[in-house]
Amino acid sequence: MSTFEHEQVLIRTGQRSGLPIIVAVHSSTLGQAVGGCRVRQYADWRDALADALRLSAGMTAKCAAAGLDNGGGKTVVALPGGVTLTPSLRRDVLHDVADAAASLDGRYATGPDVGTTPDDMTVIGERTGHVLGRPLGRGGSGDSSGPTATGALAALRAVSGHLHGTPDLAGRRVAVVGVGSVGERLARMLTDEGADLLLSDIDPAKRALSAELGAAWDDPEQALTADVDLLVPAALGGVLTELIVPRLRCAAIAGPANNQLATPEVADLLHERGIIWVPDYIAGAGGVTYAVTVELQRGTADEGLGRVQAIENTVTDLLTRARTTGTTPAQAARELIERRLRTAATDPGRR
Ligand SMILES: NC(=O)c1ccc[n+]([C@@H]2O[C@H](COP(=O)([O-])OP(=O)(O)OC[C@H]3O[C@@H](n4cnc5c(N)ncnc54)[C@H](O)[C@@H]3O)[C@@H](O)[C@H]2O)c1
Repeated sequence: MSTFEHEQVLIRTGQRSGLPIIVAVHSSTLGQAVGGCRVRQYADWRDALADALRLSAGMTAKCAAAGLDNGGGKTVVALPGGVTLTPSLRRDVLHDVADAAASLDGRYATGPDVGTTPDDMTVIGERTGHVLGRPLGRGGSGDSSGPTATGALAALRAVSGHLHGTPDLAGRRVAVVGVGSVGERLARMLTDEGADLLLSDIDPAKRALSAELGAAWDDPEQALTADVDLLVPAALGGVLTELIVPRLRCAAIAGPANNQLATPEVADLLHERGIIWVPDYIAGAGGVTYAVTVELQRGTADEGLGRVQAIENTVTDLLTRARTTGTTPAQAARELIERRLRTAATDPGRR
């Protein structure tokens, strides 16, 4: 039997919406658990529960590795097939989520995720203060994709420093796969840095961006296996599979897409091929780092940005540790996370 490692899981039928509302608090060892609210269709509510368990554990890792004094949580609302969210049902769902978060007495704060927006967080904020990611001017820090892109750029600079002795990205060949909210911002930043860019997306309309930035364009399959210095997954998860690893021609991979590895073993396969993989929960931590610093810790925008840029130091330390101990960056990250959690559990004053 596998071990139940979550602190608390709340499952209830929403009083207004009648829909399954699931809030998983994986860990509050480092502080208040944070993690977004996902609203999407599931074939079975138990699949939504599995998602909440997995994603909340991922948030614990993300916060711990980013040096935040926060734990991991997640809300998932399981929409049955055929149910569409009318504006009034959406409002009911959001108020049900707010009440579920409020019932945890500050142990957990929610935020935007797949299927929810910063405006939805304003609606949740009508019933609880335990919410992050409201729009600017409405008590929140606004769209997280800018800070997420800044954090991913910091990770790429660290990789460049590790490989070439300088974080300067001018002239480095970089493939960005997925140019949505985060990928587009990152592509613009990389252009400003003077990188030699290849862009890709399943949406052909995004090709206009490559023309605007003077970047090359290819379909996602080709871009993933392009001969580049840095590969940046910025679309969906699961792109790094056992089948694709032998075909990769990049020196390193670092990007914001969540859950890039199809299986954990892919990290070892990449290591065997000499390809550096920066764990996604570190390269993609800019958004949560900024929101927590500005909204929960009441820091200034500059302080938030400074902490996001510090992802460069985190990745540099991680790659150095991995190199000196002969392990993978993923293993080095796991050890860093376990050390932080152990220290906080035994000596809460030394988080
Ligand atoms: N938005 C944030 O602040 C944030 C924070 C942390 C992590 N992330 C992660 O970063 C990734 C991108 O987030 P986003 O907010 O930019 O999403 P988005 O939906 O705005 O953009 C995703 C882009 O990827 C494209 N795409 C989808 N499937 C593709 C495929 N197979 N190949 C190539 N392109 C494909 C889409 O057409 C779209 O342009 C996601 O994995 C997300 O979970 C986002």
